[in-house]
Amino acid sequence: MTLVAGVDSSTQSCKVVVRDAVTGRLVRQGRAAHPEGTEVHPAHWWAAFLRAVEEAGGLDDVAAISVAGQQHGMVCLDETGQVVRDALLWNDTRSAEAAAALVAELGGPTAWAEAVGSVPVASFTIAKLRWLAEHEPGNARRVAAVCLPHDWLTWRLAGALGLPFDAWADAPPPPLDHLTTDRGDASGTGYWSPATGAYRTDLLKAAFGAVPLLPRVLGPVADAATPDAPAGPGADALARGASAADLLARGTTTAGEGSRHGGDVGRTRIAPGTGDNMAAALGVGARPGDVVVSIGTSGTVFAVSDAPSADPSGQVAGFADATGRFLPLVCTLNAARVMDAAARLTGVGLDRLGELALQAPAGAGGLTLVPYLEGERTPNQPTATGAVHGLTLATSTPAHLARAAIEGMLCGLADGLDALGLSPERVLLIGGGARSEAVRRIAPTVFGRPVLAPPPGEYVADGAAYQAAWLLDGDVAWSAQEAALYEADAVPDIRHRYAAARPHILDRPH
Ligand SMILES: Nc1ncnc2c1ncn2[C@@H]1O[C@H](COP(=O)(O)OP(=O)(O)O)[C@@H](O)[C@H]1O
Ligand SMILES: O=C(CO)[C@@H](O)[C@H](O)COP(=O)(O)O
Repeated sequence: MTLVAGVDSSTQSCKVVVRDAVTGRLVRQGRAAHPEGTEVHPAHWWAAFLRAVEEAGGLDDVAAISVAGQQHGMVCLDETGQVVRDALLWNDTRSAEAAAALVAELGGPTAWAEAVGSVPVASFTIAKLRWLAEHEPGNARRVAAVCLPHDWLTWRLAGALGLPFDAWADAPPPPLDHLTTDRGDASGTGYWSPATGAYRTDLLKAAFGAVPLLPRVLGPVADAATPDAPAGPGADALARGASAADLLARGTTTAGEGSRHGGDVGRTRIAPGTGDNMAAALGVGARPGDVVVSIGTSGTVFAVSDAPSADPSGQVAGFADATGRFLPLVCTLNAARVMDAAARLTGVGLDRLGELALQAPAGAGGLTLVPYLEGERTPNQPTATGAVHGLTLATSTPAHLARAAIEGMLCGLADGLDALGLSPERVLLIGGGARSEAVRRIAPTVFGRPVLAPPPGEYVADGAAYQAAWLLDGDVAWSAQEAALYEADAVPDIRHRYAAARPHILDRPH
């Protein structure tokens, strides 16, 4: 049996799955927590990755691996490959003013949407680099290379793979020019254009005052450890004229024992990896006509598209995907952790929170929670706080609060669905928050349409594992998991009251 591994280095934890390259069957898995906070030293990701790999039984028998990671995080390296400062994560909002300044300097949001498909907000790497240049000029001067979380982990992995596992923790960093990335993650920087497939170093220079070394952007089936070498069957199929997206859509399985291409037996190959949302699209088998709603630390709503997008309103980020297509995406800062907060407020665990929510009536008797607990990205209100409206004696119960928290969080995502402007054939619900039965049952009342919930799983890590299998064989296809259908009557009043409550929030105290 040929095995592949997929990694999800996301905000709260690192997850590793090991799957059968041919059938996709889950063989082993592991997980390790990341530290709290919106700035994290990348060494913590490496340590969590090593713990998760150990829990997953190691990589000795794995033929290929791929790393997906939280998007946008700014990882700055000096000329020796050492990290210059803690990485600023996608949900760190200190760069909000820098983002607004960049938008104004280029002539407004339309110019950005046309240049790179997205209008930068605090999350985007380019805004973080501007913040660094302005607030930490000493650190900025030391920056020799800039990359993203998945780029950094892939690079460290490529440097460690030849060593015994117990030497990985201290494996020296490879040369900077070995850094690689992919279209999907590059599209979240604000200095790479999904439409042209090229870096916009002019925008980076204008934002940061310099152009550090940037990772090489690999195609969907390259080997990140040897990007110049022929990439094997996946790439061969591409060379025969199939687009990467065609290969995935075709879905024929011809991989098998011995299908690893000649000369590579014994060496673990490294697929390009991608951003976590791009990997989730692969892992859940999203196809045109689908909208995926992911309830993780972030809330994301995205679709696979054949054409690049450019939304000057800034709500929809015009990302690239991991196959050669595009991934228009709306992201909120407040998703699963709204339920974590509601569980703390009501003094119960997450399972009990869900039970409470289902005891309250749809609409929570008019109790409406605006969930901007970390500020918000869509809408762009980085200094906002959350609010609860509609308190009466009758709605002052844990059950009403539990329901209002879930409904408020889902209203933010419903606004994202509207912003995408699609009439989806299927809405797929994934992410840690979708493990909640209450979320799955309440979602159709808020979205006004049925939702499909694939079995709880690690779809980001699965998508990365799929990429790894694809590197070994261009025609790999894993059968999609049966999804459960959740239907309920729409309750439009939930969104009406939410829309009325949304503007009535306070800013964070200084
Ligand atoms: N049964 C559940 N009900 C509600 N929330 C859950 C449940 N299980 C996990 N979560 C939440 O999911 C979140 C983690 O989701 P995940 O998709 O792994 O996040 P990320 O990938 O951003 O690290 C946590 O905030 C956790 O509390
Ligand atoms: O910033 C975005 C998308 O643009 C986030 O979706 C991050 O990619 C973090 O993802 P999770 O850790 O919540 O999965």
